[in-house]
Amino acid sequence: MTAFPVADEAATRGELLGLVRGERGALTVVLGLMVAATAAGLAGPWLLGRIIDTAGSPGARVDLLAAAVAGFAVAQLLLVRASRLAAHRLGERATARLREQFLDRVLALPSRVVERAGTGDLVTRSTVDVGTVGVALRDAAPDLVLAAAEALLLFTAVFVLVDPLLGVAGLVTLPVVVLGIRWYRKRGRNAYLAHGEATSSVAESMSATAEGARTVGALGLAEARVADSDATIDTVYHARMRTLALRLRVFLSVDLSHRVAHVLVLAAGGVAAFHGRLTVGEVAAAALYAWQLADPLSRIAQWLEQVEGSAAALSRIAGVATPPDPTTDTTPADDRVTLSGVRFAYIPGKDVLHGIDLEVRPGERLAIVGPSGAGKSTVGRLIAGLERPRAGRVLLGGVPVADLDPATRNALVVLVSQEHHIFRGTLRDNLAIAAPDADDHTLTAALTTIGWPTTPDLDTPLAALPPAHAQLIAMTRVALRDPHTVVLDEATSVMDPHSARTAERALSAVLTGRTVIAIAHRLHTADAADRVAVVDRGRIAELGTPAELLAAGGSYAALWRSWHGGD
Ligand SMILES: Nc1ncnc2c1ncn2[C@@H]1O[C@H](COP(=O)(O)OP(=O)(O)OP(=O)(O)O)[C@@H](O)[C@H]1O
Repeated sequence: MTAFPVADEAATRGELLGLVRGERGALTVVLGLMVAATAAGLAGPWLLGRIIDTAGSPGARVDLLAAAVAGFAVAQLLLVRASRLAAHRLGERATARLREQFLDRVLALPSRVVERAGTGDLVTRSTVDVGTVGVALRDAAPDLVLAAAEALLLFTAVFVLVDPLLGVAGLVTLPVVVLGIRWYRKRGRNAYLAHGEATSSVAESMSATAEGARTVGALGLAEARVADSDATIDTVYHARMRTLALRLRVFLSVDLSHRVAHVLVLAAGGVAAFHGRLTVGEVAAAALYAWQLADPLSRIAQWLEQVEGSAAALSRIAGVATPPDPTTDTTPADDRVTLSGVRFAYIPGKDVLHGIDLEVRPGERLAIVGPSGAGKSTVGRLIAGLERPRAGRVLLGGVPVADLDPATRNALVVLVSQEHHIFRGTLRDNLAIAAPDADDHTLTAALTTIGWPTTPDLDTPLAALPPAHAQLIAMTRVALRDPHTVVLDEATSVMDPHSARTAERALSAVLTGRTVIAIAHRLHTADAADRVAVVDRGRIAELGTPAELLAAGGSYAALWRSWHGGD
């Protein structure tokens, strides 16, 4: 199962209409050029028929007719090229808009949704699926319209320019084509959705292996990861085979129908010519039209796959949407953090917090300690407004923190974890994320305060940075954002001692004067706190100053003793 759902057919149609809306003028130009190109193409066979019938008669201007045939052929070529160019531009514009819309949609997702979804599915939808829809908009859709118009006009030409009887002969097999296409479309959606889901699983498996490379190496999981990837690749292979099998059948029905129709037109034309109802030239023109049908029909069959695949891709793109979290306009009254009766579950029915009550005073340093899996990080995420409690309230200055709109919330409370993402770009770009309006002077001053080891050069391009530098950038971002509360998910535990010291200094510079809620994995973080909360199995087991808790001789005292032995 991939992480995000797929939109139903009605929502997908709405998405498509949204993409082409506003392009009515360009669409009219494209369609006009296509119809003109097709009409120019139809004149050729009719004129050739005239040449055949009049070539022997005295005074016939075969040369003029031949010149007209050539003229129409050139005109058709130019019109086809012009219509394709216009259609490509239209398709590219729509694809660019789709990309932008998708990015906006991903950015609007609550971070908890993105985190839980994993990256593979989102990346596949934003690259493979958007690309598939792009090809359909740019190439398949215009050519499909062109091919359908050509096929329609070819039949009309046989009816109008040659003989209705031959037209009927050419249409005898049409129901087989229509039924074949309907059969294909009925099965296509599910087959292509399954293919898209399988492709996402491959990306999911690969990205999990890459992201967890250290764990894979440390625990010798290479074989298991390879087996996992093999399984997902196998699923893609079978899903692809299914779509190819469907396509093969629709190709067969279209090709066979066309061949049979062509033979029927020739046979009926032969009989009509034999009885003198039609001239040889008329039969030749009809046969040429019927022969010409092969091209649009095979293009329709070929593009059908693209259209079906991209309809499924568009459903997957439209599926990446979550109703936005409700927000409030109420401004927090003060900087107080209050949790009352907080219960929380990642998986419905499985609470990991069972009624947390806690009040953090402005400017206080609170350390949260406890065994692994007790719920410490979850408390931190709730305070930072990244999760909503299932029951109870998490308030910032009297307002539910998760209801604050993200920009307001991020200016008041920031969660600093061990993962600091450095984006491609310069040092300036990476800091501007936190303070888009800050000038160079402000950025440089913030870096200096934080203890940037050299004179900061904001134009330095950043790629992979050692953890200590990434940490300094993260701290500078916090300083620039200037929140009153920082939730610290033990930010220096993965570093070597020297880097950790640099990071510690940066941390203490940035934390001065703020409320700090530190999820502590080390003794001195807890020791230096004003108060310590011990979380155990989703409850606050102890709460007090470090000295009080030590004196009480409870679980903090036991933890302190074990830390003291090993810190
Ligand atoms: N995204 C998630 N989906 C499902 N369960 C989760 C998720 N994140 C955490 N949990 C579960 O919630 C419980 C509390 O996790 P949490 O990370 O808050 O504990 P912790 O005390 O911070 O642990 P640690 O010290 O190991 O980081 C654990 O049982 C954990 O397995």
